[in-house]
Amino acid sequence: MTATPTSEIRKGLAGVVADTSAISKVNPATNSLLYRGYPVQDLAARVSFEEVAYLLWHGELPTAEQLAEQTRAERAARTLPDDVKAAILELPTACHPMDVCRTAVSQLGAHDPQAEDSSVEAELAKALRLWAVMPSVVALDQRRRRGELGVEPRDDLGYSANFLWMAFGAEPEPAVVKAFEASMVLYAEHSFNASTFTARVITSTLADMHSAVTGAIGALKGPLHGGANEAVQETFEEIGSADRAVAWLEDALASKKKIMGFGHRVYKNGDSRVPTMRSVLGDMVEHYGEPGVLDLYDTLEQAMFERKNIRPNLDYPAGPAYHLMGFDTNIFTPLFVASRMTGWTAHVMEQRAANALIRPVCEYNGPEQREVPGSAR
Ligand SMILES: CC(=O)SCCNC(=O)CCNC(=O)[C@H](O)C(C)(C)COP(=O)(O)OP(=O)(O)OC[C@H]1O[C@@H](n2cnc3c(N)ncnc32)[C@H](O)[C@@H]1OP(=O)(O)O
Ligand SMILES: O=C([O-])CC(=O)C(=O)O
Repeated sequence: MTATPTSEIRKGLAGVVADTSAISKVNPATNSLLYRGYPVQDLAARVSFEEVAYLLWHGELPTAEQLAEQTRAERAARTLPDDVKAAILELPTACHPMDVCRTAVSQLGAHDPQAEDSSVEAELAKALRLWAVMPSVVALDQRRRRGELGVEPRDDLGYSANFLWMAFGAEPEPAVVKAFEASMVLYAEHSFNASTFTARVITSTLADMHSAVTGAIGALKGPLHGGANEAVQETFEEIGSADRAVAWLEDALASKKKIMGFGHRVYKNGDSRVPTMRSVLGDMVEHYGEPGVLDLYDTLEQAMFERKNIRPNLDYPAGPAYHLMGFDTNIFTPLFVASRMTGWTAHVMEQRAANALIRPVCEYNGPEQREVPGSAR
């Protein structure tokens, strides 16, 4: 028997204001996104991902000295400890690369001498180390799956150029670095999304930063969240070309399929980041001479809008852009991890600074109290 709820149930916590945050502002009314007050599209156009990381953690863009100090620390922390590297190489290649990220972060926590130190200085240092080392995890994983040897980081390259260098073992082209860098900026932070909220829930128990990030990676893996960028690429490969998009969509909608890369819990009239990432995809299409990708992109977007009035989210342009850059599809969500590491860790610090245990209540709808069968022992 199902009891009638006596209080309002907000399934999925939709529309629930759970706390305040000064890190980013998502405004669905204006389709805008601010990081610490700065429009994300302007940050993507004018500053580096390293500057955005600093901004998210400290609240202000860095001075030249502050950036130089952070850069020095980041470049010094890019290399994986030998046993974490060895553990990655031993994981089955049948597992998803997100499992590798999750396992690596958990293991890095066990190695971190400051793991249990939650002072502001230690938390900032751990955030920086986690962010700095993620390209080594993701690139090594892609390479081992391709049967290639790992590539050591280069400390003469910025974050994005080094990431591409480690992933592909070749000097990255400036146009590709620029596109990848923009994607890192756009993916960095998005308020109380499911993975960030997971990190805050874990932090609220006063657990350590690595535990919070490990949980966040698990939450990001699902196709309703970060996993959608991979699913978009799979959709594009299944459809094949623009002339097949409308028929494919009609079939998919008739069988009640969710179309990956479309829709959003907060934005109902378009994701603030899509125009910038669509332009980045356009640059990659031109760079690699693959106009068919954009034809398919635009045709599916238009058809989805006409049939469902639903617009794309950031994962829709990001998936095919990462494909054109040469990443394997199952590495796309780990790329999101590397970027969102900045936002997650900023939220961990914000949660800890004004903590309250996150513990909602539910309306019980199971059986009423009843007797346990059998006689007393
Ligand atoms: C970076 C990111 O994490 S962005 C999100 C990435 N995720 C995806 O792209 C997965 C595909 N999208 C979705 O599943 C959803 O739009 C979500 C999970 C992102 C948001 O979901 P919610 O806010 O819970 O909206 P909900 O799922 O209730 O959708 C409302 C209506 O729109 C429909 N709808 C929403 N998104 C889609 C979609 N992608 N394809 C088809 N229908 C959709 C739903 O079926 C529902 O229709 P109904 O009212 O007739 O039942
Ligand atoms: O905000 C959300 O629910 C999902 C999202 O777009 C993100 O995390 O970037």
